[in-house]
Amino acid sequence: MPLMEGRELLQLYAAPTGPTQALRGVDVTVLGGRISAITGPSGSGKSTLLAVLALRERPAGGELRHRGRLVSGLTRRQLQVLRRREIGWVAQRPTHSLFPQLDARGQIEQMARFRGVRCDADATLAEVELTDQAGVRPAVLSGGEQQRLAVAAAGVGAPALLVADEPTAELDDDSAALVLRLLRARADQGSAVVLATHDARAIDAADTVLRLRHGVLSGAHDAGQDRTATIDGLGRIQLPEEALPLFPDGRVIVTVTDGHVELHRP
Ligand SMILES: Nc1ncnc2c1ncn2[C@@H]1O[C@H](COP(=O)(O)OP(=O)(O)OP(=O)(O)O)[C@@H](O)[C@H]1O
Repeated sequence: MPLMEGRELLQLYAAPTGPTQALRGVDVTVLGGRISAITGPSGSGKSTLLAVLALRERPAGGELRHRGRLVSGLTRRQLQVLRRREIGWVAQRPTHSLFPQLDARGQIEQMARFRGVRCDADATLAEVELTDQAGVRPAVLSGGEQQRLAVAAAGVGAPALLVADEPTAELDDDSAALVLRLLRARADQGSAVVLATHDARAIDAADTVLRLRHGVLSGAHDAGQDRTATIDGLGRIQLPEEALPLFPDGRVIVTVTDGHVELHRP
């Protein structure tokens, strides 16, 4: 069963010119053990979809299920418990998901208490190369260190859902690699990891890529699906679904030239 399943999700925000439709009927399925990247232009609804999936905002319409159970039937208290125990959240500005008064080790320990899990704070900090910063508060850390700490803290105990908004956008390659490695490690432990990102490094690291445009899902594919397809023992290949309308009568002219195969409508 999927961890989260959204059908026809709708989200509206008040704006001076009338309501903005940030999500306009999005279907999405989130599975444990996978990294899903949500991409799309600025304003396309990525952060909104993350907030809805992370149970931080109630959708204005549509159906959202958590482990098959309708989220709209949960009380505020039940939602709060779910968020604390099961959902890791990394805000677009990492300091927004850190406790300002706690040092780096304290962030990890506090998160472990929230989740009711045991966690080796020093080992967790070592995963993102913050061993030397264990006693330092967020305000004193660099932007890259804050981001690495926020991701490490959100991932404590491999929560069922780990959501991060642009977690690598401001990072150099070394820090981005540490963050992506930690996210992969949590996915391998069972977390469903969902990112909003423009960053090719994060998109490459994802198992599934969802593309949003104007609050609508304009495409989704599993990593590599657009690059490789299987040719079976009889030489048959399955075309991607979006190619099928090009050949409405189910017939195709195949030409092989210069190492390329081309398909044309008869
Ligand atoms: N709290 C809010 N109040 C009013 N409008 C909002 C609010 N949050 C988002 N919006 C609007 O909803 C739309 C989608 O915004 P969202 O932040 O989800 O997009 P995004 O794809 O994450 O953009 P970016 O890449 O710039 O972060 C935009 O038109 C935005 O202006």
